[in-house]
Amino acid sequence: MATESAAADGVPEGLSEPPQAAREIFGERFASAQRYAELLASAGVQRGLIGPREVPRLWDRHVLNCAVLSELLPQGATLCDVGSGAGLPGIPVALARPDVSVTLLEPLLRRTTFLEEVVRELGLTNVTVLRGRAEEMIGKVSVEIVTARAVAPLDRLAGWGMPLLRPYGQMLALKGDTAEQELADSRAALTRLGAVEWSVIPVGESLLGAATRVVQVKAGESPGGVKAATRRAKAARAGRAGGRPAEARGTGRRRR
Ligand SMILES: C[S@@+](CC[C@H](N)C(=O)[O-])C[C@H]1O[C@@H](n2cnc3c(N)ncnc32)[C@H](O)[C@@H]1O
Repeated sequence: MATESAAADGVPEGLSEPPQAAREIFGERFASAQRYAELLASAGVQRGLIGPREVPRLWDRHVLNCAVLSELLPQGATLCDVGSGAGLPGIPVALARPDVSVTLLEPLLRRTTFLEEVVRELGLTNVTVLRGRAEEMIGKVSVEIVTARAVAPLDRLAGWGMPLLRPYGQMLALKGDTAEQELADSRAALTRLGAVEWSVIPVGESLLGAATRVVQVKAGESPGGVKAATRRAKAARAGRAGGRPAEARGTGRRRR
């Protein structure tokens, strides 16, 4: 529970004290994680990126619940967080794992503006913010790990995320109680998209008391399937012909 003195010290009203697990997960970057929670609870709420009712449970349900994903990441991995919103799970993962290079992919300007401010304020040198939709990034983003939380049902998410993977990469989707059912419903789509193995992995139980349920989808040699491979090859040819990177191109009309 937030105390009056904490509020007077500049901690946003309603934001709880960080649990002990936060110190263990974030180590040297604990103070940055604390600042991120404060930014979510203040500017994040004011700008409509986080619901006010989420503030008392920001640590458990959002920041730490996302950070424990880092248990599954190989050393020095490249990662794209699709539909990052206010930076979840990408920013907690980047704070917990400075060795991992994180791209926060998000189409809405209001959200990328917030993300850029957070990255600047926290000095996150391992994070890049990229504005756009996942489907526009085939051949432009190529990573070992794609993460996502609360973006789309698994079959649609796989259609967006798998084509961004390198061969033998993996998609990690935070899915909660629907994990098994979504996997069962998505088998055909996953196979078509070049997945060779999938499972539900509980993470973080020893630190948080309750496990975060992660759907892990491993890609084979051609993630995203034949269509994605063709689009990757086209994008590579366009790149060689002097095409500009996605960030530099006009993006047409968008919701803000
Ligand atoms: C419900 S929010 C979840 C945000 C964040 N992942 C979280 O867990 O708090 C879904 C996000 O996905 C983004 N999104 C929707 N369609 C997308 C697409 N095709 N490619 C990338 N992001 C997308 C939205 O702009 C939005 O920020």
